[in-house]
Amino acid sequence: MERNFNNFLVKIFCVGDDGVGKSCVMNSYSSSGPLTPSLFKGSELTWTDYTLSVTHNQKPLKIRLVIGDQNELRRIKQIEFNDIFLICFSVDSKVSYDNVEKWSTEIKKILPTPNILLVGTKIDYRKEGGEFKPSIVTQEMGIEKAKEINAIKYMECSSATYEGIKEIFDESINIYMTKKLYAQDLRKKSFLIPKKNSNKKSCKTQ
Ligand SMILES: Nc1nc2c(ncn2[C@@H]2O[C@H](COP(=O)(O)OP(=O)(O)OP(=O)(O)O)[C@@H](O)[C@H]2O)c(=O)[nH]1
Repeated sequence: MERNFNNFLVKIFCVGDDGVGKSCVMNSYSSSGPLTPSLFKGSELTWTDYTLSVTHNQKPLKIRLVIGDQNELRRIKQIEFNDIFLICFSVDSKVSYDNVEKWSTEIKKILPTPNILLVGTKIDYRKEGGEFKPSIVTQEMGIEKAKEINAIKYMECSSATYEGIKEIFDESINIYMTKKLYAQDLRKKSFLIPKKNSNKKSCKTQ
């Protein structure tokens, strides 16, 4: 039977330290390209909760993008097991990298086994002058941190160049879909299994 994907709402929560580029990541994705100079400077980054329609593998879907802190997460009442959490740090900020664990702990207070993608932002900084900055967080460090916090994956991006942005959201949608469809199939199967209790009851009454 054809599934109705129009009813699917992929919720993606984006958290991380101030200034790591959360709004830019979300805006870059929702505008399908590198940010224009005005958006990039942050002057028009106004929304924190936004729903958009996308096509994924030829299926229409709705995505709700939420940017915020732990208060924002608590405000959203219906957090579900298949929602996606992007924990962002900036690759030019060791402090934001060190704070990833704090964000992971906050999320786990709300949902014990969340779907986390760890996202290293602003990777265009790495290529500045063709040289690595000494304080920069490397890809290996990102992978290591993702393992430490039990994230599904470590991914990197730049809102300045759009590099890696679409991939992060494609991956988020894939994780959501896999979990949602699996849960739906399990529910269907459970209807097909005869209940043991009902058998016992009929024996007693005979
Ligand atoms: N070079 C570079 N700078 C970026 C990138 N993304 C964001 N920035 C810069 O970082 C600043 C902060 O980005 P925001 O998206 O506002 O960061 P935020 O995490 O939403 O910040 P808060 O709203 O304070 O939580 C922006 O004004 C941009 O100038 C990027 O990919 N590359």
